[in-house]
Amino acid sequence: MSETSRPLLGCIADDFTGATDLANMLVRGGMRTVQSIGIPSAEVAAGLDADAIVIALKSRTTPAAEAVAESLAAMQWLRERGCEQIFFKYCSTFDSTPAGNIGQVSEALLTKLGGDFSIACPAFPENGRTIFRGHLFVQDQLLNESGMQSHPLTPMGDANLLRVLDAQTQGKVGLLRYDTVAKGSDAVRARITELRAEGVTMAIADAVSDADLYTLGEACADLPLLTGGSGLALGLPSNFRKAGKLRDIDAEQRIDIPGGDVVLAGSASVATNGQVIAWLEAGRPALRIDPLALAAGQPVVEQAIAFARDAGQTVLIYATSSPDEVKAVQQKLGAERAGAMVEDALGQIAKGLLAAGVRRFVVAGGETSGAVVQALGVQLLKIGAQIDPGVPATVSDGEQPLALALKSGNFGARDFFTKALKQLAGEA
Ligand SMILES: Nc1ncnc2c1ncn2[C@@H]1O[C@H](COP(=O)(O)OP(=O)(O)O)[C@@H](O)[C@H]1O
Ligand SMILES: O=C(O)[C@@H](O)C(=O)COP(=O)(O)O
Repeated sequence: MSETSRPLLGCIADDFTGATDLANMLVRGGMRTVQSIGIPSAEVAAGLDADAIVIALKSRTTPAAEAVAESLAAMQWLRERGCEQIFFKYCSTFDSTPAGNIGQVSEALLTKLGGDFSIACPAFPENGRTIFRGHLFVQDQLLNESGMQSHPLTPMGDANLLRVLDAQTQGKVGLLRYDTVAKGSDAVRARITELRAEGVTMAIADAVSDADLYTLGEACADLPLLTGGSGLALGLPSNFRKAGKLRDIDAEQRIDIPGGDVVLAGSASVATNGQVIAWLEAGRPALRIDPLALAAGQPVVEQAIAFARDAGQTVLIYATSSPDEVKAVQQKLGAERAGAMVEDALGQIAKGLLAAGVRRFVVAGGETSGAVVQALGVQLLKIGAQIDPGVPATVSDGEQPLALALKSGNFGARDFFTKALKQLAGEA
């Protein structure tokens, strides 16, 4: 337990899978961490006792002004609660559009905190995301050749993060280069002083290894705001530990929830496509949601609920499709409308299955997870053991706990669904 009942680190995540990814990292570092769906209600807040609080927003693709307002409100709540440092978590593939929201939200948080400098570092080497000379790689490919150029909502057409961030910010964007990071935290601190003197307010930080992320975490211990992927959080628990504010305890929740289970996939990302194919190849029951049938008003939700209820075994319900199929649907319905309809349908299916006794949900996709968790009425998640890098098992708080695995579209091995189902049932 920390010496004080006040949380140390306050985090704002721009989507729900991103929030569990960050919470997972902090728990692995020994911080007792909870994830709240939106700003905690007074009732939820009263029972909170954690070293880190992650507020999950669904703001990645909302208009920038809305994302800024929601993020500022979340930060105010975290600051009132006593958090010493604020972490803005976005995607390790820097998911955003030229219209935002990473830059706008970062600048607004920084201004409100009275800060004049922060870093932006989405690197997550354990999942193949590295940054070199300001360019983001996914495994061996530049971001814009990694499959992310075809994302349904936030297609990433440029791997140069300085350029991407510059389009979303008013202040000056700089680079904290790999060779400085390699020299250690004193060199990084010295470079930050120089960057500040040059008028830079946000610097893209190179990181090609976990060691770089530990260096950055240590060097940025005194910055009021950090922004990045979950990898940047690697070094933060040890900052608090060194300051005598954190004691080593087992921060992980045990998860073993009885009841039915289901897999819901609304991600069209490369990894999820592979996981759906693996499920189908194993001959396991699955039903595909057709966005055009939804748009035509067909009873898709009811059919899916009946299919899952009558199958007598765990089913996968998915909208996951190839980039070409997604494009064809988007041309007919519009990207936003198609996305919202699929998300809403999967949320309604989750709600229907909850009523039918399902208590364990494996969900693929960040926006999809947002829709499902909101439809299930979940308010607070406790974090269990990691299933695959970036994805922990979680359990919801409340009278009727649910076990959830909220998977980022591009995370997880091919057998993720099977592995996650086992872990949520307490069998792994
Ligand atoms: N077949 C499809 N056609 C059009 N949009 C789709 C299709 N399948 C999923 N989508 C939408 O694509 C978006 C995927 O986003 P998300 O759930 O965040 O996945 P990821 O984690 O891979 O980014 C969602 O809005 C989802 O509703
Ligand atoms: O940082 C990451 O890659 C993830 O934590 C994340 O944000 C996932 O976003 P989605 O791919 O939209 O699920």
